[in-house]
This record gives sequence, structure tokens and C-alpha cells, in this order.
Amino acid sequence: MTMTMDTKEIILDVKNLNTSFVSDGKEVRIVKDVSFQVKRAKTLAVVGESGCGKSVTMNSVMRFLGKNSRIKADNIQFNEWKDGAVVEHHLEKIENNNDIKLRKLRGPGMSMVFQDPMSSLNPVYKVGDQVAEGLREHTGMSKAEARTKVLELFKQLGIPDPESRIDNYPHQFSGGMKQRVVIAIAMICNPDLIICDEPTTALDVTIQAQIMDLLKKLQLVFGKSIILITHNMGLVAEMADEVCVMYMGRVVEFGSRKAIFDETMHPYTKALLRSVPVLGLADGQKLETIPGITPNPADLKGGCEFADRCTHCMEACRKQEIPSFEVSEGHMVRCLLFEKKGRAV
Ligand SMILES: Nc1ncnc2c1ncn2[C@@H]1O[C@H](COP(=O)(O)OP(=O)(O)OP(=O)(O)O)[C@@H](O)[C@H]1O
Repeated sequence: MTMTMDTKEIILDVKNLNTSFVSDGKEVRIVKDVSFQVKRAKTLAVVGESGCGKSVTMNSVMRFLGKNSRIKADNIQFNEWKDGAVVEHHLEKIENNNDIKLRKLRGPGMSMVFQDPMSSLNPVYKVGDQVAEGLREHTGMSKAEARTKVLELFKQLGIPDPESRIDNYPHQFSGGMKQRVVIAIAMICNPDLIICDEPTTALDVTIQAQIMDLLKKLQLVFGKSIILITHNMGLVAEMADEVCVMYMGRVVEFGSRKAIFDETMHPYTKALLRSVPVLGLADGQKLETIPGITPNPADLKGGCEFADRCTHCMEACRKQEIPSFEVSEGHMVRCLLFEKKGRAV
């Protein structure tokens, strides 16, 4: 991506992120030259079929990956807004997942809401204590002060009867309420950037809508930036300012919500939009499946990863790594069909 960066406007700038995993002595590339930017107080949705590397990308930024991972990037820049000025953090330079600088940022700078509330909560601790833990670690606050903060947040998040619920254990909460606790854990240190990895898949539709409304409200009131990883294109249409479409570890298209929905370019994005119900289009929208199967990352031969499933595939698509072309300002597409329409970036 060639956009010049305004550190006030851009909260996270990722350039050429590559992540691979080593197993049985073999290194498999999972995330390939991924670049994207997240604007302050805006929502970036990251979409793509299961296994395309959405979670690995975000876990690479947060450094939540295990010892068998190799992370390299030209830039992973987090621009913290502190006392009226921007402080730049270059996370690509950090070598250790437990680096003190990183630990200081996780929580107050950026935090993650995980897919499954069950696995993020510890069954043997009271929910209030689990939420307070991060706050106490980062601020050294007393137990009583932290409890007051947790109560405030529970109220904001619409957890009923917080004074008694704060001392409950996770199993005493419903799925939707558990998810709110997980959001509380992510929010308690007041992060500027919240990464939500499918925060609502385990929930029924009404609760999903409530949780999403809640996130949107936090964004409007407190200027939070959000990265939303999701399969739900309806949610993307409703929530996203910008959309990053991934296929087999690559960003194949990136643009504003309007660009992605109304000026769709990449054959994969087109197929993806035809394969899922989109709110507003749902009536009378004919759903199609994307032909073929997602290849195994270890079996890829080079060239465009989507070639075998693409109806527009040309000989050249299999012969080279496909560059990304900027077809209009901020709208990037990684496809040779647009070689003449855009500028390689
Ligand atoms: N620790 C790991 N070791 C080896 N391979 C991994 C590891 N974690 C993830 N992968 C592989 O990386 C690929 C991308 O996984 P990832 O979870 O990022 O996909 P995703 O797009 O988030 O999928 P979903 O939408 O299902 O969550 C998959 O092929 C997965 O098997």
C-alpha cells in the first residue's frame, strides 16, 4: 500500500506481514505480504473463508502465537494517542512475545475479544476478578478501586444487576452475558484499538445484534478503532468503514465498504458476495457456492492462490506472484485483470 501515513488518522499500519509455522521441520507460509491500515475511530472488517489467515494475521500483530511461528514484517506500527500527541510503536522490531513494551500496550493500547467466550474465561474465578486483573496489573490499582471500575463497565455493557453479578462465576452467566464479560476484559484498560475475532458467532441473532450495537456505541462515544473479523457480510455492510478481503493468506482486495460492495473487483470477492446472504439483498438474492475447494497452504505452487477456482484465470496468473493494483484511491486489488486499470503498489 502506498498511502502516506498520517499518524493521527491511522492507528495501525501493517506492511508486508509474513507469518509461517514450522512443523515436522517444514515451514508453511500462512500470511503472505499482508498490508492494511486501520483508521482511528473507524471499523475495518476482515473477511474471507475459514482458514484464510484472518486470525493468524491479528494474532501476529498482538503476538499471541506459539513458538512454532515465524513473524516478519516491514512495518507493524501502532500509533498511540497519548496526552494530545502520537507515540509511534514499532512492533515489527519486537522479538519476544513477552516483551515489556508489548505487554504495556496490550490492554491500554490494543486488545482482543476472542471467538469463544468459554475459552477466554477461567471457570474457577469470579467474573469480576477476571475483569479486574488486567486493570490492576496495568495501573497497580487497589482491589476496591478496580471493583468500582469493573462495576461501571458492567453497567455500560448492559450487564443487569452488576453489584451481585460481579461475584458470579462464568457458568452462572448466559452466552450473551459471558460474551459481555469477555468484552469487559478487553475494554477495562480503555484500549484505543479493539480487535474482535468473530465476537458473536456463538450467540443467537438478537444477542449478536445487541453486542454489535454496543461496540458501535463505544466507537461513537469513545472514538474506539475496531477490527472486526467475521464471516457475516451483513454485519460488514452494517459496521465496516473499510473492508479487507483475504484469500489463502493474502489480502486480495481492500477498500471502503462502498468500493467492496458496489465496485467489487476481485473474482474472489465477487464469488464471496454471491455466496453469502447480504442484508438488504437477502430477499431474492440467489446464493451460489464458490466452485472448488480451498487448497492446503502447504500444497500451493505459486502464482495466484485463487487460480484453480477462478473463472477468469489466464496463463499469466499461474506464472508469477500477483502484485496489488490501486484501482482508485485506497481501493486495492490483487488480480491481473486490473493490471491496466491500476497502478502496482
Ligand atoms: N499454531 C499453528 N500452527 C500451524 N498452523 C496453524 C496454526 N494456527 C493456524 N494455523 C493454520 O493457519 C491457517 C489460517 O488459520 P486462521 O485461524 O488464521 O484462519 P481464519 O481465516 O481465521 O479461519 P476462521 O474463519 O475459521 O477462524 C489454517 O490453515 C490453520 O490451520
